Amino acid sequence: MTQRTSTRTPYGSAEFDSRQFRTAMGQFCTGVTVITTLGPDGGPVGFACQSFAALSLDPPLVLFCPMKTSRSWKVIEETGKFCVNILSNRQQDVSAAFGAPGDDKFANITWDPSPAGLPVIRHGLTWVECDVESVTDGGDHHIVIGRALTLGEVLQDKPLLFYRGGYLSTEHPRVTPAQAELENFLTWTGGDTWL
Ligand SMILES: Cc1cc2nc3c(=O)[nH]c(=O)nc-3n(C[C@H](O)[C@H](O)[C@H](O)COP(=O)(O)OP(=O)(O)OC[C@H]3O[C@@H](n4cnc5c(N)ncnc54)[C@H](O)[C@@H]3O)c2cc1C
Ligand SMILES: NC(=O)c1ccc[n+]([C@@H]2O[C@H](COP(=O)([O-])OP(=O)(O)OC[C@H]3O[C@@H](n4cnc5c(N)ncnc54)[C@H](O)[C@@H]3O)[C@@H](O)[C@H]2O)c1
Repeated sequence: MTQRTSTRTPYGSAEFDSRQFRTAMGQFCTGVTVITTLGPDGGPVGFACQSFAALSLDPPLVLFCPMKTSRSWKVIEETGKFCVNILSNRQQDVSAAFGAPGDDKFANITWDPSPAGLPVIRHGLTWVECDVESVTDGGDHHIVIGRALTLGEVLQDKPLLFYRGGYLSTEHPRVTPAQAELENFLTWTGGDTWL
């Protein structure tokens, strides 16, 4: 049986420290994105971001939370546009490159422009191009809400996962023969030969 531990460490008490908070938050497994934009000087910028979520379907909204000290955020704020690149499990190196301060995070990155010219990093699972809709205070972060404008194609690959401060991969859910048959039926483009 797994042993449970219970600690009461209210914020402000001597026992509460950021390491404890990170350890607790690290139990929540997320995907990894890289949020990019193109600066007014034409240079691409971006940062690794796990605080991303789909927010609303109608209208189609997403959110992400950059640190207030983020230099990438300053550029996104200026341009009012960003692109969310959802990483595949082949892109740990991409996450590492964009997850640490650096002056040229795009040095070894291949990308193509989205319809609005924003960086779409190659081999991601998909991407979403957005306009900044609103910005709310979130402690030492901003909570940025964006309106989705254009969606990229979806690549059939596994996601990159971030869990307990490290990377994980997962298998695709197994497709049962019955599900495969249903999928074939629903996507059949031939004539109605069975009638
Ligand atoms: C898997 C993963 C998920 C992450 N999720 C998030 C997230 O959800 N939100 C988030 O905000 N961050 C997140 N990060 C961290 C973020 O990607 C990094 O902090 C990244 O460097 C931010 O890039 P930036 O361009 O936004 O900011 P940067 O300009 O790189 O600045 C980041 C910090 O470094 C300082 N800094 C900048 N340049 C230097 C320098 N030359 N010397 C010393 N310090 C410097 C800045 O003042 C700032 O405090 C994540 C990282 C990883 C690996
Ligand atoms: N939201 C964020 O700003 C965020 C999220 C993840 C990682 N990071 C940064 O990326 C680097 C690598 O992280 P790690 O491997 O040491 O993992 P870690 O053990 O620091 O992170 C574990 C968990 O704590 C939370 N967290 C960490 N830093 C945070 C921050 N500044 N603000 C809010 N939540 C935070 C996240 O939920 C993360 O999954 C660190 O510098 C970390 O600060 C930042």
